[in-house]
Amino acid sequence: MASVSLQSVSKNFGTHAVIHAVDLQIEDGEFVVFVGPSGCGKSTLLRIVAGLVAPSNGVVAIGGEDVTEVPASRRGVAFVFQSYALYPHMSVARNIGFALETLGLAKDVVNQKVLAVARMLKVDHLMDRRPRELSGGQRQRVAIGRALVRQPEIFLFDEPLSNLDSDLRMEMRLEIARLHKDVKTTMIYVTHDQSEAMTLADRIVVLNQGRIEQVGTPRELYHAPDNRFVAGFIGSPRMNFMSVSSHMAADGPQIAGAGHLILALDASADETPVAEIGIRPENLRLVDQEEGRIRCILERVEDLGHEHFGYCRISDDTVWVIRLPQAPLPDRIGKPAGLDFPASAVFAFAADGRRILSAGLKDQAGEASLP
Ligand SMILES: Nc1ncnc2c1ncn2[C@@H]1O[C@H](COP(=O)(O)OP(=O)(O)OP(=O)(O)O)[C@@H](O)[C@H]1O
Repeated sequence: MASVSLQSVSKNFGTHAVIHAVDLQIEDGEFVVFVGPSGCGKSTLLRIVAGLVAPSNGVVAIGGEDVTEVPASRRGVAFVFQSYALYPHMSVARNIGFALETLGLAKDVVNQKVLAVARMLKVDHLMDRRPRELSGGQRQRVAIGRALVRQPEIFLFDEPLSNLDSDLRMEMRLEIARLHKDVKTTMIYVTHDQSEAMTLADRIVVLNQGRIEQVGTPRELYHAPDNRFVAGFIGSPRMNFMSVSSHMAADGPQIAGAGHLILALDASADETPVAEIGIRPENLRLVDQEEGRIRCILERVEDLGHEHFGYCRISDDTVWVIRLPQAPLPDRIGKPAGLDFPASAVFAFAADGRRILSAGLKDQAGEASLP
């Protein structure tokens, strides 16, 4: 096992800067997930840790040792890719054991190690099959087995489940979580799927355009995002946003937005103007129009069996999603409705996207706009 440290790591491809001075410390045995939208640099950063891509600047250290110039084969890392890249003409057993064979280990030692890994990953009944005779999930297990058998110090996964259907993804996600619990090896895992990140990670690194937006536990990122980007990226369905304007009313400062929204602010709050607010779908309540803080039209309801999502049109360009405890009566669809929420559920953002921690939202906005 080993820690990983990136110090001021940058990468340019020609004139295209892809990673900008990233600093990151990953502890021994941690499961860290890199998430972010397509093209944000997740794979490049992972490949820099692996030694498959050389950084343009900065230092990569593994186990406290500077490995920036050390080739991939001598870094003690094992890589599992999205495409399994198994050897098509070799059996499962040989695919798993091949790296050990090339190291010149005795045949019975190789067999023993391969069997132990195959048992762990539940592919020991498939040892004589060729990759083409396996399902997607079985192939992915063999690919993980091939990495695991080398007893790496660090496991690197690049979107390992993205070729699998959703049931299998869920199953393999559990297997990978179990594997980490069993072997306790440091793992770095790349995905663009925030729910995969939330369920697997000890800590998540949210990347955007080659920069780290925030590093934290899944709970921290969900409940205390540093900025609008992280607030919008973590959580499914995503947070609802609305642009607002600030003004001074007779009884103190207020912010106002679409759907007749008015929220009172504490006069002693942070002076940074609130440019946008965000509320998660589960913190909204569908009420009669006159009882709501926001007026809307309930346009559509999605029935997923165990839960329902309502789509509430607040203005021409603002539709908010609400999680409903039960399906609303069909005659409410297409009709005016209201949305209510506690002020404590509102995230406030400045014009530059930074979250304003003490925006001073008050629960009562004034008698005129609230019951
Ligand atoms: N070898 C390369 N040469 C030039 N540009 C590259 C190279 N590899 C990656 N890039 C560019 O670097 C940026 C980051 O790519 P990277 O693959 O790291 O993103 P990602 O976040 O993993 O994306 P995805 O989720 O789509 O895989 C992209 O704009 C990509 O086009």
